[in-house]
Amino acid sequence: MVTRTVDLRSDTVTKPTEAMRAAMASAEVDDDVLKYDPTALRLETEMAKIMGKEAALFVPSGTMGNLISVLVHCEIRGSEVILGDNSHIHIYENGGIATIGGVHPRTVRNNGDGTMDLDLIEAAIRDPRGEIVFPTTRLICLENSHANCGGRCLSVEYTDRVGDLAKKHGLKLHIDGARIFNASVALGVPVDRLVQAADSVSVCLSKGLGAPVGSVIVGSRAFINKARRLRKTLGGGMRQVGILCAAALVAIQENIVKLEGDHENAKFLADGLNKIKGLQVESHLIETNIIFVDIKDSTITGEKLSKILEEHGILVLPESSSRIRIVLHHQISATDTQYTLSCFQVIKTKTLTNVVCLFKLYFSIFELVHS
Ligand SMILES: Cc1ncc(COP(=O)(O)O)c(C=O)c1O
Ligand SMILES: C[C@@H](O)[C@H](N)C(=O)O
Repeated sequence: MVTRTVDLRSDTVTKPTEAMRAAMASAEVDDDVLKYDPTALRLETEMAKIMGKEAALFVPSGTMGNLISVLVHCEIRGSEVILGDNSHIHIYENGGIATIGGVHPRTVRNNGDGTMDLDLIEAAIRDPRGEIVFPTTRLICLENSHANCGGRCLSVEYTDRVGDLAKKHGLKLHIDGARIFNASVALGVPVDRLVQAADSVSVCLSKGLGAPVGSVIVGSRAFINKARRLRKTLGGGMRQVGILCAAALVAIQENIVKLEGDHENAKFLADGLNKIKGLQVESHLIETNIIFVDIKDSTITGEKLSKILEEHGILVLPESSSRIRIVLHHQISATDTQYTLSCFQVIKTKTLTNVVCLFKLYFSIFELVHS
């Protein structure tokens, strides 16, 4: 019987803390569509200040934050956005920019570190002389940190150079900043400096910051005014949203400082997993809270490994038949991380047939020692 759960599926799985629940219960609220919810206004003011932008807008999800941002920048029919072929916007958002927004995606290969080569970005920009046949490039999107590239961080120098390229061609720059605070902490660069070159950023409150719901878009006042209207069009205008924003304000106060610990836990776990025969982790490349574990042992698949781990309370997501993903967050302790590593070690040192009884033995000893 599992008495301990170590949930490493994602940093989206965190549960609101007692402080967040208390703040939600006592939140001052009003109608946010009418722009009267005081707690939403407080969060938006706070986030605009932190991110160094003129204004901010609370939205229900990161997907909607990216969708609204792209659609505002590309509001003219026939627009095209340049984005990474391994980016969240391109892969995990149901193609919303095209299916809902009519914006044409033009992908550029993501390098392993989450960047796109500047010369390839520039080559992807449509030549205005071909406007009779070409879509019109209006936007470049970056993702920082980059989820599918293992949480790698885009440097401020690289971001500034993409910003300069965008300006040179009269384009806008949007950053999918679902984990921008992870990048800021890992790089040691203040978050407002890291996104200085961007015209808009979508910041997830519900990832490493640990809020139960929501994201915030930041940008110019004119941009946010358009974003607010589009949010309503998409059904994202909510009424007493201060209940959610109150939790987000607690998350900002309490959890940014914990991100470094998440990264340390990720590094510890990655180093340990990489020492296990049959597993391969590029532990030297771990910068934030995401770990991809490649399985080199053909006797076990990603699905099988995640199933065995799940039977003992460790939740991970299989990425493919030979890869699993592990994501650290503030509700995973160093002890949880050590326990997780031990379980992997037990699985990999024994054949699968007798691992279950070993696990039970190990599990009860672990509980005894740690109770
Ligand atoms: C990099 C990135 N961008 C955007 C999103 C979308 O956020 P949400 O799940 O809140 O729609 C995610 C998902 O968690 C993400 O990992
Ligand atoms: C799966 C993906 O959409 C989500 N953003 C995550 O990282 O868990």
